[in-house]
Amino acid sequence: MAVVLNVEHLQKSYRKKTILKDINFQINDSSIVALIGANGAGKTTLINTILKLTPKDTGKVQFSVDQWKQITGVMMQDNLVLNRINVEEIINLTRSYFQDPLSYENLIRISGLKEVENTFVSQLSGGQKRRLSFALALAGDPKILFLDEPTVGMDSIARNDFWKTVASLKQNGKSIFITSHYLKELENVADHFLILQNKNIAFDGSIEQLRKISGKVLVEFDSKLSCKTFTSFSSIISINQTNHHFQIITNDANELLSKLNPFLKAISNLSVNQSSLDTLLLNYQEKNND
Ligand SMILES: Nc1ncnc2c1ncn2[C@@H]1O[C@H](COP(=O)(O)OP(=O)(O)OP(=O)(O)O)[C@@H](O)[C@H]1O
Repeated sequence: MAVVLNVEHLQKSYRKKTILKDINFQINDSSIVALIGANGAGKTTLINTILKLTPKDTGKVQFSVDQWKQITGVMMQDNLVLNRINVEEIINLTRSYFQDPLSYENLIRISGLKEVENTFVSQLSGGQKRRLSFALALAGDPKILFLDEPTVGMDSIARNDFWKTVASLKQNGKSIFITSHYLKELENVADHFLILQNKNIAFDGSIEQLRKISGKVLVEFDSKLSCKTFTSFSSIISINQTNHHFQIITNDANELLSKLNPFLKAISNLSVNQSSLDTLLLNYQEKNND
């Protein structure tokens, strides 16, 4: 795997107020990295600083090539406000900036905006503007794509198409750096998570690693075995028995399931309910709050 972006000791403040203290992380090719954190944590500021839309105080931001603008695509939270330019014109104008752009036909297909290609950008609906912003971000066939709250305002069909496109971009070796408060959507697509908290990257890893740190798993089953059979197992947080129904909360589902394995013949209706990314983030934030 090759590193496409390296960020070291990045610091950013707005008028003496420190927003980002000491940010360090890397992005590899063929990966989807999700930046998550509370409102105001500094996610947009981090993207803006990486892309030099706002100056950093100190630190290093290094892309894999010097001509970094040619390999980056950007979809920020704010949509374009342009009055006298239509969809086709803005797509082609953006394409003209790049050495090796995607074709217009490809971009209009990805955005699903063929029917409104002659409409002024200012007359598009909110969701159509988001789709157009996505097409513009892809215009240069970027190696690394920055997406800040991309699906806000999109309907469910557009969202579905959007995530499918993102997943296929990754398959083609692209890297996607994404922020979103729709954690359920991120949970399905991202393979790496960065939690921005207390002005730093407080967590950098996979969802499995996050589960180990702050996850609780509910394992339920029916059994006529005695409760004592299970109470000695390690990694159990609590155990609740109602008649022959057991509810066990653990922080290590694999460990618990391997302990249950010898008893499987005496167990039925086994289910394992992992914490959602929402819950994992909340647990993590509570534990690590300053
Ligand atoms: N141009 C600016 N001048 C001064 N302060 C700013 C500016 N932009 C952002 N801030 C402040 O920086 C902090 C981080 O804001 P930022 O928009 O980066 O957070 P965020 O994590 O993207 O939030 P959200 O999830 O709500 O989009 C906030 O306290 C915000 O008020």
